[in-house]
Amino acid sequence: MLLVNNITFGYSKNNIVLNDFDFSLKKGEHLCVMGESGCGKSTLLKAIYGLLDLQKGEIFWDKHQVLGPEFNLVPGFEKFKYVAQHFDLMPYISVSENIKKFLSRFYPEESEQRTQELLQVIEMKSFANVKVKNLSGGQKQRVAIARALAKKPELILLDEPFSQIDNFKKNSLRRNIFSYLKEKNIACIVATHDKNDALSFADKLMVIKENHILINDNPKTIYSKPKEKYVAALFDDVNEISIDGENLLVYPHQIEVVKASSLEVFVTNSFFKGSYWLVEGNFEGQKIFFNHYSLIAQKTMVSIAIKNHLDCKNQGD
Ligand SMILES: Nc1ncnc2c1ncn2[C@@H]1O[C@H](COP(=O)(O)OP(=O)(O)OP(=O)(O)O)[C@@H](O)[C@H]1O
Repeated sequence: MLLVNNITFGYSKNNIVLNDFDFSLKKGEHLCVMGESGCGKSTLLKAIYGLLDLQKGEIFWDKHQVLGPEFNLVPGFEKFKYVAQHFDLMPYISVSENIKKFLSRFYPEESEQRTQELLQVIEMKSFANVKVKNLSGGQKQRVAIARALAKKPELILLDEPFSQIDNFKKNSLRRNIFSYLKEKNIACIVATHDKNDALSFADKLMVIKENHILINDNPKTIYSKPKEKYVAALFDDVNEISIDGENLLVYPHQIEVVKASSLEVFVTNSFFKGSYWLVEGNFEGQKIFFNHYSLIAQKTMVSIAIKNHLDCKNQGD
């Protein structure tokens, strides 16, 4: 079990990035960390891996304390692996040699089998003999993940793991990698901007705001009961609108066009989203977005109904 006990860290005394972070993670559990750019997601991953000297607090993996560079010649806790945003692979050797570098040379058969297994997970079997310098950014990112998994860490820390991978590949890779981690009971912490990492694959979601943990809970609960607009906006173009003096948070899919209602919207724009249109409009002087199955022409008046809205209460109580 990972125990992060009231840790505080800043790159300087006056610039605290992680303020009193306190949480735990069980073996095999997956945690997603989200929050606006610069909120401290990467810093948290680095602190957990043991790359930073904490100002306050302690980190434990079972009974072993994770210590920073002040206490270690080679920073980085041995039971963990960390894949940074700027992964450093060996460019002049092949993909499989990069993975094998982390496996024992004394058991060549086992090492080959493991390499093949990981190439399958990252869907790069056909690139096994290609030199890393000749790969695209997204392909390098996949090799970095495979390399980190080579020695079966007990916890893997992934910083924006799919940021350079196209949508088509991303979805199948995500399924492969996260189910592989579950199968091997490897705990995982992912720093991400992508709601899909959190909603479909994580057991827990942590949202960081202003150097604090704002929430740490089940992703489905957070999605349906976001504490505030900051949280809901991580998932969708959320509306914050006032109706009859009541302030509501509403996702665009929670609004529908109806034949008649007291809520009227003047349509200003529509954006094609593939399976639906995102319609922008003006509702009593407030900008509003809602989903519709077809295009609605500009300057049309439509009536809307709010199917349901987000419950912002009870979160974290
Ligand atoms: N080596 C460093 N020295 C000084 N300040 C740093 C250093 N690394 C990060 N910071 C600062 O710490 C804060 C948190 O940065 P961090 O990279 O952890 O954010 P992040 O949430 O991962 O951002 P992003 O989503 O853009 O990757 C930022 O204000 C950043 O400028």
